[in-house]
Amino acid sequence: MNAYTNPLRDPQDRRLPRIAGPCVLVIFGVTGDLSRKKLMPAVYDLANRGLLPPGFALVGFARRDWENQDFAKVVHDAVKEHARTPFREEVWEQLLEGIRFVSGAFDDDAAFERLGDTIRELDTTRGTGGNHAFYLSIPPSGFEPVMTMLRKHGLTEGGEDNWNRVVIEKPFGHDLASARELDAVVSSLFQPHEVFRIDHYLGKETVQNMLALRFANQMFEPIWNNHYVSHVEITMAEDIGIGGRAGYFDGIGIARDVMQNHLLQLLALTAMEEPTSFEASQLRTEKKKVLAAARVPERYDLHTARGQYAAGWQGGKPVIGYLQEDGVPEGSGTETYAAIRVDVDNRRWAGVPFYLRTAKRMPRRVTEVALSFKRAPHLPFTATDTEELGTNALVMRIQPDEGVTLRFGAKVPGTQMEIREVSMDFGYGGSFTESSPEAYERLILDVLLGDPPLFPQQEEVELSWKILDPVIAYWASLDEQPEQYESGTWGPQSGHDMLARDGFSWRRP
Ligand SMILES: NC(=O)C1=CN([C@@H]2O[C@H](COP(=O)(O)OP(=O)(O)OC[C@H]3O[C@@H](n4cnc5c(N)ncnc54)[C@H](OP(=O)(O)O)[C@@H]3O)[C@@H](O)[C@H]2O)C=CC1
Ligand SMILES: O=C1O[C@H](COP(=O)(O)O)[C@@H](O)[C@H](O)[C@H]1O
Repeated sequence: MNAYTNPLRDPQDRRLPRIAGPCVLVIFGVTGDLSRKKLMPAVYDLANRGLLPPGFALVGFARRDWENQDFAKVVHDAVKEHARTPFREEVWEQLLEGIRFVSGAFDDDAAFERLGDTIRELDTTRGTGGNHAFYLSIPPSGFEPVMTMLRKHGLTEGGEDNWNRVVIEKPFGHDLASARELDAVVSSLFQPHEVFRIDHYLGKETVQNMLALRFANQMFEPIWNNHYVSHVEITMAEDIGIGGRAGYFDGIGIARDVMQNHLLQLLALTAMEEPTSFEASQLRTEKKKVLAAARVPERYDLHTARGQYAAGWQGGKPVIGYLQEDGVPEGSGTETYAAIRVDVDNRRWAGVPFYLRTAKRMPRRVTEVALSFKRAPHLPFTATDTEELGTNALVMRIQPDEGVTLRFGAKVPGTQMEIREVSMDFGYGGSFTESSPEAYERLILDVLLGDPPLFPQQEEVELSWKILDPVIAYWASLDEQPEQYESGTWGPQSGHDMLARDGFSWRRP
């Protein structure tokens, strides 16, 4: 059996597997957090699922003074710790043959020459046909220098029969102006179809399922509008703090880190019209229309909130506050909690506020999109009968408990007419035997296949900055620290007040 034959594949599945062709994947920033926890394990999982060809090669680039075998050990350890699929020696052995490491900094010409030699060697020995993907898993400040060096050293010249692609991690820029500047650089070096901007939320199964739920079914779309929906909450809560990532996070803050990309993409998928197909251009057209219609209502003092975690308790253990984290400058004003109200000015959504919140050090890790519905116009019950009737809601549970919940009122068994809120649940574990691939698995495969629908385009990036820039500028203009919130709680009081003013309260997922 070929090591890449896929024992994990469902024999009943008659669809042709999407298998990448021979190529070299170069990861910059290979010693970093993302690479270790997500990218290297995803490469292994793809190999294990039989979706990478035997000619596949992986090159790591970072400043450590490593040999190939040192890097191979790091990949091995990362795979053992974080891969989703079982470890199989024969798959590992085959991957190992194509693993290389190049040591160097972003401004080191000699290192990029060595990188070129390494890639050419792999093109020959692995038969990769001159197909190369360059994954920039590095701090945003490194994007421009690395792309310039790739071009300078002739590493991105595509021909008729081969391809070169660059993968850029989020956030793309730190505001509208810098996103445009970065795009000018990217466009001067690469063709649009060679650029893959990653937003890993779009690679999540449950996020793609939002499209299936909305557009493969008849029953949801008729109520998916301002006649029925009262408000929408999009929550991305993490229980972790910033860990060792102060160098990246401080000065960036959580709004730029995840709201500009992940949360606004979730909003776009929730609010957009049905695309004519799932081709990249159609999907992007619909997302762009929503983002262009979205804005945070003025009076940012009323419709936004920010905070910073203070010391507290997490999982029964004491944890330090943001200002005590390693590498955070004294008195830093970086926010670790952000909440905004977004109004979507179109016929479908006029009058329905979308509330977006995200934070570190919340009580638990949870991402969900919840549509709350208006009360029935008339209730033929007494007030006592419906005391325990809450708001009807449809909750798309993105993670970690993946599924969909429908909340509605039901009669409590007994001789009285008493209505109580109940839930109907769809959970992935109970409904599917297939396991969900990790988001990065799907996205890396799409890069290698040159399949663009799940990658945001520059225009989406710019529209998202347009929504957020005024809010961040407003926060910066306040000469005060973000409100402190105790670690392990649901955020600062101003976040709760923001909803209370509109007559709502945040869900406790
Ligand atoms: N971590 C996460 O959970 C997520 C991260 N991202 C994005 O991924 C990217 C990387 O994040 P993350 O892995 O957390 O960052 P880290 O800070 O953990 O890693 C940064 C990497 O870049 C390398 N690097 C930095 N400067 C240089 C330089 N001058 N020359 C050569 N190499 C350099 C570092 O190498 P060295 O070891 O030599 O310092 C390291 O490998 C960011 O854009 C982030 O926004 C996106 C989603 C999630
Ligand atoms: O983009 C980012 O996302 C991670 C959280 O990703 P998830 O898939 O676990 O929800 C976050 O921790 C990180 O700060 C941010 O850069």
